[in-house]
Amino acid sequence: MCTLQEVCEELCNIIPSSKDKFGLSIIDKNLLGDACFTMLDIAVNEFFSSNWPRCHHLCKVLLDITWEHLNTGHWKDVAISWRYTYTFVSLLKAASEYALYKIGRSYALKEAIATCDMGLLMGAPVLDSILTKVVTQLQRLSTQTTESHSSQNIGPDTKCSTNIVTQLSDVPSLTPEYTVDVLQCPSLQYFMEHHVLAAKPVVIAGAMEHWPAMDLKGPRHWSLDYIKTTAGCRTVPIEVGSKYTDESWSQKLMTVTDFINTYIMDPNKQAGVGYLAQHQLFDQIPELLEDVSIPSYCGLGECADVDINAWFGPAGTISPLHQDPKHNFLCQAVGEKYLRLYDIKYTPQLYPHSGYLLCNTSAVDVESPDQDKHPLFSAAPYTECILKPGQMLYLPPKYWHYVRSLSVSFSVSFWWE
Ligand SMILES: O=C(O)CCC(=O)C(=O)O
Ligand SMILES: [Fe+2]
Repeated sequence: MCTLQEVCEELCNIIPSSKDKFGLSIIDKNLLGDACFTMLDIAVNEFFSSNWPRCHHLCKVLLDITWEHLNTGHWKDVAISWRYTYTFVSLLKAASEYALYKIGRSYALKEAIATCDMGLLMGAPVLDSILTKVVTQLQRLSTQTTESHSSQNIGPDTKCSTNIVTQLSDVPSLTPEYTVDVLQCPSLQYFMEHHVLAAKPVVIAGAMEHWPAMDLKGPRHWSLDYIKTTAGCRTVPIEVGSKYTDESWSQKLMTVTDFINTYIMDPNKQAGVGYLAQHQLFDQIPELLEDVSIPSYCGLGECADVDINAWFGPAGTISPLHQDPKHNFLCQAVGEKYLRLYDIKYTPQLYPHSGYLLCNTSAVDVESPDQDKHPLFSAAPYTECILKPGQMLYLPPKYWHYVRSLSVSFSVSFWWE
């Protein structure tokens, strides 16, 4: 029988070489229970004995059991040991799929990649973020395989044809007195005094020109081809429905390529509006981090912790009026978005939902308010803007914002404290 080293040479530098280096001790055995922990222990033994079909089978059973625990009660109350378990089992399953793929016994690379992504989405990092390393390597191997098999390599000249079409639709007319100021690369000190300390939003232009994602002629420009090549086979969460406060709103997991084909390219919008919203895509695919740059204004140059989220979708995505706890730079890389902003002092006129989960979201339909239900809303003063590619909007903590995309759009938000 082949050993892991022989079959999975490409993963050997990443995956521990023996069971004792596997680090299962971070899992609380009592919490998992004897039966479950023993099954996990056997799966690891089978893996290191190169019995991949058996390991794979046990992993499927274990993932089902763990899934139940991850989906019971509130996410924040799920014990971390269940999330560690989900990660370990996803790692074993993905590596077994890769081994079985290598010896020609079913499974494709894309299945191993999808297994890793599920682990990344639902689990908690173990062994120095091993799943991110494994999936990055699998994706590299997958790209090499596709490139060597494909007669239609994506070269620079085929790229233009799939630059993202950003035709605008339903563009609102702005009232000049209400529009947010636009500044061309202000100094840090000016930004600090007039916007951070004054808690006043501002649009900054000219500060994203060095982003590889924005460089039309560069190899990392965010065309659809580029996004498909870099992220196409990766599984991401998609919000389906016009806005998250609607009854019919749901979330599903799909690959970036399926998302683009179904929700970005289909002009008839038969599938409704799909939105890759508030997703930590740059943690999942660190390669994409090279395409963007943390604004130097974040943390006023001394960047502390920054949460980076991707917002990628067609025209017509709506983020209802809401507030977030941190400072934010919403950076527009592709397409345009309409934003309506309300100062925190007008909160009583914005009708926040009652209840813990939605208390930071207004019940008002901003562009078509119901005068009877929300009579105070229309008198609430606001500012607004259309954010264009290359512009970033600064939002102070808790500043209310409503966002509607006017075209296919890709924004990156940077939340900082
Ligand atoms: O772009 C959007 O749809 C919403 C962005 C947002 O709410 C944020 O960055 O906090
Ligand atoms: Fe927000």
